[in-house]
Amino acid sequence: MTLKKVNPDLEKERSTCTFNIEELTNLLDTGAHCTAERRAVEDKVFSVKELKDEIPDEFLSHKERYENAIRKSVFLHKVLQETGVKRGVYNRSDKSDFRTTYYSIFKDGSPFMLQYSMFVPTILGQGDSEQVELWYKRALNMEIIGTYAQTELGHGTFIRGLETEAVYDEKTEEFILNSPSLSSYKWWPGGLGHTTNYCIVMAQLKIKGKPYGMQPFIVQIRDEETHMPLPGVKVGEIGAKLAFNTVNNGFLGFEHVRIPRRHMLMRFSQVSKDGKFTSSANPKLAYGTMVMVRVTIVNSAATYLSRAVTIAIRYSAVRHQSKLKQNEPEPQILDYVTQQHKLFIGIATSHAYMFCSYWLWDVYVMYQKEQNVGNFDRLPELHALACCLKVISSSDCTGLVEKCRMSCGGHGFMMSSNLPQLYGISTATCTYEGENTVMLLQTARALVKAWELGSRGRPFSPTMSYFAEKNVPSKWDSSLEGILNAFQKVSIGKLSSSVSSLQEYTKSGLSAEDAWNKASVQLIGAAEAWGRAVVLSIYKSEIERYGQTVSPALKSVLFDLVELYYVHLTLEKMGDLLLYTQLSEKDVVSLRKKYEDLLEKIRPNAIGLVDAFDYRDEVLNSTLGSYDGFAYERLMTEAMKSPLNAEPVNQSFHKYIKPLMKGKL
Ligand SMILES: CCCCCCCCCCCCCCCCCCCCCC(=O)SCCNC(=O)CCNC(=O)[C@H](O)C(C)(C)COP(=O)(O)OP(=O)(O)OC[C@H]1O[C@@H](n2cnc3c(N)ncnc32)[C@H](O)[C@@H]1OP(=O)(O)O
Ligand SMILES: Cc1cc2nc3c(=O)[nH]c(=O)nc-3n(C[C@H](O)[C@H](O)[C@H](O)COP(=O)(O)OP(=O)(O)OC[C@H]3O[C@@H](n4cnc5c(N)ncnc54)[C@H](O)[C@@H]3O)c2cc1C
Repeated sequence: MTLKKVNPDLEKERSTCTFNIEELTNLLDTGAHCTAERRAVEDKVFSVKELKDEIPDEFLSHKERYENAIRKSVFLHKVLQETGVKRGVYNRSDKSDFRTTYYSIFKDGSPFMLQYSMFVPTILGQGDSEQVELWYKRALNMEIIGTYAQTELGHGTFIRGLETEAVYDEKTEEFILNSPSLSSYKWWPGGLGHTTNYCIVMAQLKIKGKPYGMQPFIVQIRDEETHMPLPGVKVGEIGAKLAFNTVNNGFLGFEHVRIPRRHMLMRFSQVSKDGKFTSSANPKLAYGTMVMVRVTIVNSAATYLSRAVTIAIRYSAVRHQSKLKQNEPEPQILDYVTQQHKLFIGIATSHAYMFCSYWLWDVYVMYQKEQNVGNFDRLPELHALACCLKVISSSDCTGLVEKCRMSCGGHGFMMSSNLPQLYGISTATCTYEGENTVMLLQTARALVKAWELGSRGRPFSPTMSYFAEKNVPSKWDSSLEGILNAFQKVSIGKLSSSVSSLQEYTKSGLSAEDAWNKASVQLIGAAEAWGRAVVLSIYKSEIERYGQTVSPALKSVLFDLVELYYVHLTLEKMGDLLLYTQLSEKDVVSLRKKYEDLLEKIRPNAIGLVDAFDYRDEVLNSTLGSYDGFAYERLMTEAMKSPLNAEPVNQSFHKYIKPLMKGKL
């Protein structure tokens, strides 16, 4: 099929763009040099023919898909090594790293995923210098392939309830790892099934019968030559899932497996040869890798959404359906304001979380430096921020990815649109690395504590400083500052009301735990409200900061999106605002008008805005979202790849249908 250069609809859309697309791309990449680096990596990766799929993954069997994913992981590793891309370590400029290319090579994830995202970071974060020296290089060179094995069949959320034991035997200076029950089997770790030969095992340390809490151990599970499971190791894959089907998530059990003493990662806590335990300065430091991954999820969530919204908006510009005006041709579906309402918030939300993710990473790095010199004062705030932003970014972005999928009508249901797969990998972020409700309750715990300490005169940490403000009623103000202030009032109102309920429940005789459980719906509301106030504040302040350096045309578009985000959230959360602020019906009417005006204002820039995410066709992997806009041609080309289309009549006709038709079954 020969394709014309670009669909005229998209050509027209691109001509209406009011800003410099490359300038926005550079901003989103955190610098022109990052854009250049990212493109260089993409050029290299997409020129490797071994990384291309001849048959779409969805037409392969489970086993074939795994084998294909392993083959590609190995080639990708080689290419990335040649390009010098850093893996396992994140920093702000690594935003432009290979994660976008990664998800185009593996629509459903790689079995090596946990090697880079958790195994290596745990060695770096939890190992002492000697252990880092020993394991880091081996892992980076893929001499050993590992994962992070924490979750068990019986417990994922409640880490203190994990059952896998590591009992110290001082005679041999070894730990004995044991899985005492079926529920103690590790369950879920990525790559564990048939890929990894080592793993970080989170297990309950016991010395002379005394428990010392959960600690990280590096454990060899397969022979480095034969890849056979080592004696006493029971390992396999957990089976098919909603997504992540090529990640090879596995199960793992131990029958009294011995490992050397120095295989406990000992940066924070140590066990001496004679079995003396030295505790870390803060026992929660053993949870450090999870905090890091939660921080990075904010960026991942924004990235999934930006890909989905690029596909949906491009498709909406080339799809024509129904009639707006009787005597005119069918309009682009993007001209329907309801379609703009579904999609433009996706662009703004993606910006909001992307800019917040850069800010959060800087906060993480800063607090990490403080912890390195023994200052843990800001750990509670970091933990609360990581939990809460992980939750609201993953839930908002996943909801909007699904909205993008549905906004494409029937074609959004096609695997070749890549929207179902994007939904699958996005919704996983709501569960892994701390289930979202549980993470909100952790946030609430920190907020309630801060509130109570604050009421006794202790200063609030920076992101909670507005708790100190008096909650006096003031006239509604629809400016950005006014809306931010209103959301802070909602946050204060919800938190103070939750604390009052907790106090009332305990006064009425409930234990602290029962009072907490009874008020927990309110508490997660208070946690979410704090997260909203943080995101609104950071998104606005980051754009104000960047606004000073970008061109006036780009600044104006960036602020259109900030306004859209603010007004959209105000209308969404109207109930809360009516309860805790002076918002009136008149204000709502004018905000609705403002929202409609903003959709109209953004409309000519819609394609420019998604083009600025700069996703190549190979990255989007979508029949609906390609740069040239030839969605129907691509849908047909992909349909022809179905193995069923290789022959005009399938054998099942002769075997079953024909006998049925002839009454000879
Ligand atoms: C080469 C080609 C290939 C290239 C490949 C390239 C690949 C790379 C590219 C791919 C791109 C994708 C990248 C991402 C991928 C990610 C994939 C990840 C997959 C998913 C991994 C996982 O899924 S892995 C398991 C995570 N599993 C959890 O997430 C359990 C949650 N469960 C808890 O986390 C605890 O169970 C829970 C609830 C806190 C209670 O813990 P608990 O009972 O011990 O504690 P309590 O509640 O009693 O709290 C007691 C006090 O501790 C405080 N506190 C608690 N935690 C704290 C903390 N962390 N830091 C500080 N303080 C903390 C708290 O605030 C209290 O403070 P206070 O006393 O002052 O109030
Ligand atoms: C795709 C994917 C990849 C994963 N990869 C890994 C990996 O590589 N390594 C690893 O170790 N793990 C991994 N996991 C496991 C993951 O971390 C856990 O599934 C997650 O932490 C949730 O724990 P759970 O499954 O025990 O859920 P549960 O805690 O059983 O949650 C079930 C329900 O109970 C509720 N609930 C539980 N506790 C509370 C509470 N205290 N208060 C109120 N409600 C509560 C939850 O809100 C939820 O509604 C992965 C999971 C997925 C889906």
